[in-house]
Amino acid sequence: MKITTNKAVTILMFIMLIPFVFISACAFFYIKNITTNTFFETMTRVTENTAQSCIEQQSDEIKLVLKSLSENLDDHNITEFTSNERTELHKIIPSIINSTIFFKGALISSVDGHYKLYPQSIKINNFQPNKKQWQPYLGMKSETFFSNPYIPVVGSDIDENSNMLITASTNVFDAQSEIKGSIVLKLDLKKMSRILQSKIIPYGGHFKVATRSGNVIMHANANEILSTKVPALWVKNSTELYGNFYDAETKSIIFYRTYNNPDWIAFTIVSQESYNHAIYSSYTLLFAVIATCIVLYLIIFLLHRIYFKQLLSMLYMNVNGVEICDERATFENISSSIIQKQKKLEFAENLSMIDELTKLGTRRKFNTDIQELIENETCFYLAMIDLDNFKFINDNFGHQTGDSVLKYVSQSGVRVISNAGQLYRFGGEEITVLFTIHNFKEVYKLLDKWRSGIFEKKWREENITVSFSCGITKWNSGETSDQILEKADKLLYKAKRAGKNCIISSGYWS
Ligand SMILES: Nc1nc2c(ncn2[C@@H]2O[C@H](COP(=O)(O)OP(=O)(O)OP(=O)(O)O)[C@@H](O)[C@H]2O)c(=O)[nH]1
Repeated sequence: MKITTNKAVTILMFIMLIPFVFISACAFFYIKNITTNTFFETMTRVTENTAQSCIEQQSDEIKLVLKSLSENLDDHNITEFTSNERTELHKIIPSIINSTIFFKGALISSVDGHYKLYPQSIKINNFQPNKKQWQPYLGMKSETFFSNPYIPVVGSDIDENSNMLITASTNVFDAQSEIKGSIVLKLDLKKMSRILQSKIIPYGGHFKVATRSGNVIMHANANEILSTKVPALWVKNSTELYGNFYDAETKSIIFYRTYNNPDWIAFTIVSQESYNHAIYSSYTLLFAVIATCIVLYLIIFLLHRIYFKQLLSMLYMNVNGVEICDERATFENISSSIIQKQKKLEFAENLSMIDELTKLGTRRKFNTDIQELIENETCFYLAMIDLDNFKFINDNFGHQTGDSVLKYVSQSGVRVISNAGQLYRFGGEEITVLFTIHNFKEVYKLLDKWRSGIFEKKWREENITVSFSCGITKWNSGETSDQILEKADKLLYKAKRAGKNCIISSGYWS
């Protein structure tokens, strides 16, 4: 596949985009989770707190009033009060009704059916308070009974705005725990609901209290009290102490808190729309951050593209020495250029290391190898060979024959010496051999085999005699390459002086 700079940068940028997308997705789900949890935790807490101040605290105070009243009354007091005699109760009852926000009327009755209302109302014939469903149960002692909303008998209700009312009542017992009468207090639900007017419900929610029959009995809006009902499903779903559920009909999330005595349920209602708004508004910041990141990312992308192209162009220029044109700006082109350059380099290196005519190592190669042996302190022998009377051969048989002789002598040396040493064309008709074997006799034997082979060879040209002279020396630790070369050269000179076609060494036979 042909990879252009554009493609490469785009692929790179897409790879860089993966962690960004991953982090964004994680942040999205994390925020969603946190916001949802916060919403449900907050609304559960708000419902609990509001219900506590609205139902729990107020009903506790109502129970306390009824308890203290019932404990301080006996059948004598009730009889006196219901028969219109002036007693302490005539002061206590109005004082309770007028000084608390909970009550708007009272009914004190005896077991024999006598009763008295406060405020005073028209007496109804055959009205028997002890037969009413809102009366306390017989036998209940020190217990407060909260009635269901009911429509009172005409004339016994002092509330002009509502037809329904709720009472809190308790029985009065004598010292022998015998029931003697009852105290029934009419609750002023509108005043009891005033506490809700100062409550701010988060997420645009609203709060109401309903009885098990569904009648709304407390609400910030007084018009809703005892005139509206909550859906029956809400009451049915409120099975635990507290919880929440979704009401598909009203498209609302309902949080509830239930109570036993009074058997009332507090509801906080948040519309689906408000919930969605709360959840999605928290994404606004996230989307803003993501949008900013994308813009920054695109800028970086463009800058990278330019920078990457320049980098590639510079690379191409360095490799090829020419400016890159757009269609050649591919990794493939640069890669093939580098491969070609590498091949050329290898070829040039070979040229500088291998002699073209003799295929022996060059003098450069010799210098490198001998230096390496010296640096590594590797013991070695150096043989310096010079063809005898080579000028004569050149002059009498021609330069080409001279070349062939030189070539043959070199190749013959490679064959004979084989792995025992490395041969180099030192210059002109001079050859050097570096022996890495440490047995001098072996070194000498090989060189002499080579020398005699050359000398005994029958050449195509008549009367041609080829031989070489050789000087062998051993490297001693600490010697430089020049020093050992000088030693070898002297021995070679000796061999020439000794009549040529011979090998002279420094005497390593022992
Ligand atoms: N054909 C050919 N001749 C070369 C080459 N390199 C050097 N020569 C010749 O080798 C000859 C060396 O001659 P001299 O240095 O006088 O030595 P010689 O004739 O071998 O005499 P001695 O060394 O004393 O035996 C010169 O004529 C060079 O031109 C080469 O590559 N090819």
